[in-house]
Amino acid sequence: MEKIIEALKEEAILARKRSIKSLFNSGADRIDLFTAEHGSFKIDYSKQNISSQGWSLLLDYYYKSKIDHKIHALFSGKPVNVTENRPALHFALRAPKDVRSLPKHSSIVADVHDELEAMALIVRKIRKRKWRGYSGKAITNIVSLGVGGSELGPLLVCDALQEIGSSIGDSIKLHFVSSMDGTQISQLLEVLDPERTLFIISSKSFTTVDTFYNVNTALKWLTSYSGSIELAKNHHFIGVSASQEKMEAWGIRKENQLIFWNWVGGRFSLWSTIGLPIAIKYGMDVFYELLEGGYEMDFHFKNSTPESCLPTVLALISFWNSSFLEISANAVLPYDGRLKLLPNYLSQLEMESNGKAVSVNGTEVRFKTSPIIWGELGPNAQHAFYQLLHQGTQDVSCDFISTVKRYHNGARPDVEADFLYQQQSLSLANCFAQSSVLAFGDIFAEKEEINPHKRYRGNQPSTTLLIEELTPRILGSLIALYEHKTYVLSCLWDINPFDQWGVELGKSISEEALRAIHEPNYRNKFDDSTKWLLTQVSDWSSKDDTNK
Ligand SMILES: O=P(O)(O)OC[C@H]1O[C@H](O)[C@H](O)[C@@H](O)[C@@H]1O
Repeated sequence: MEKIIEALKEEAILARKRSIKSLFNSGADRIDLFTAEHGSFKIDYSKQNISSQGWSLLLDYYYKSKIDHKIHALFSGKPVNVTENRPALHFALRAPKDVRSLPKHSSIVADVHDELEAMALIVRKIRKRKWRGYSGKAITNIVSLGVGGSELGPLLVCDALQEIGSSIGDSIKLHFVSSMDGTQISQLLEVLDPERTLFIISSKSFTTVDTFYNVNTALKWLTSYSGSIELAKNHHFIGVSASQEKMEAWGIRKENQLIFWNWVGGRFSLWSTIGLPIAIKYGMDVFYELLEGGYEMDFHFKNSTPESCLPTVLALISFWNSSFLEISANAVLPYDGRLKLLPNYLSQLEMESNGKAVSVNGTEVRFKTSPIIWGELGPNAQHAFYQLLHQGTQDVSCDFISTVKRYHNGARPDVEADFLYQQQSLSLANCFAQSSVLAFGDIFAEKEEINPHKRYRGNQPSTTLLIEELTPRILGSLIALYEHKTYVLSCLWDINPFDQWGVELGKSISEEALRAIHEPNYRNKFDDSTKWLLTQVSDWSSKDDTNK
């Protein structure tokens, strides 16, 4: 193993000295070597700064690390979440009813489908306008209250599938509220009708303060109109959680409770009942298509050699860029507006999973782990931060993601479709042009540019992921593709991707700080900077009081 790592380090030294352009002149058929495809996905990673020798070394490292054993451990329900001593069975959420692949957890798939049927009952009741508020009126607005993994997945899917047309149309509007500061909920409550508003409390733990501050504000608002907390809770709240006891204790009616399980990580939970907003907006059939797409990608992941396995290919590239070329930023750049929330979703999926410095056995990690995953809708980002990508000093690896088939499915009147298709072609052309200029820099310039301000650095590595078209099924496969990429990366870095201990301390300190905002004596326990900040808050608020 050490030999491979040393050889990879050598390869990285060579890589830093060469241009990506030079790799295309090495005589090897780079396109043949560095493209891969499966189903509706095609990946071009030929503009990555990796030679064929480097790629074989990465594959050697993959085999020597016995990653296939770790993939087997995941799918056979072993406690791969070592620090919480749990399996990670999110893939079971998308397994067809008749699958019996988890001998140790034989009832799980049946439990999953029982809960999907319970969800279908609620979905049907809402979509058929049979869910009534405390005054008997039909619900017209649904507000999903949740944060992190309890929001980002459903939000991405609900936004991405808008073009398939939701059969509830505008009769029922869906909203998402997550931020603890109250901005989203206060703006919504100004326009919503309490008699016709239904809240979904989405929270695996059913304890997250961000969510419950929003819940309390919603409950107060509803109670002030219904005149009864009980009426408000019974008619206007659904609970989705891995904690049935906490839903019970809060007062969610049994038939309004949907559960999932501790073996589902929050950021892997959109396939569970956390996906309720998706099913309400698009119906259970679309939700099942999403699950099928995820299941299809599980099959590909489990049954492909690493060279032809799309999640593994993306993982090996990211491992190379982050751990050997030490490129600490990975920009996700969708060239399809329907995927504009994908960078946000992936930033939680990858950074909360692999933003770790301690390996599974508690020792310090050997390599730089997860890069900073960030991004924006590509065409818009061209007018925002591409300046830095093209002429800045920072190395950034980029993921260009675009769909190909669009607008010509007869869903739109021809004239419109033609214009829109031209826009799609323009977006594709920009996607390809940008990744080329990032890789090859000035070679596209008419003539040798001597003005240094107009030089293009090039040598920015990128991968382009082409998606045939965006259907619920293909979107399911896309998300599962990145979930498995994240898992393979965690195996390459020998870290546990399923815990997130790093998010806890800030939460507990914030409770102290909250008390200190209201109790000056309590501030002494804080550092001088925090003490000063706390004092500024009370100074400004007390000034307001004296001015009243
Ligand atoms: O679903 P919940 O228990 O409310 O948790 C919501 C989110 O908060 C946590 O702090 C973690 O950062 C996320 O992994 C999680 O998805």
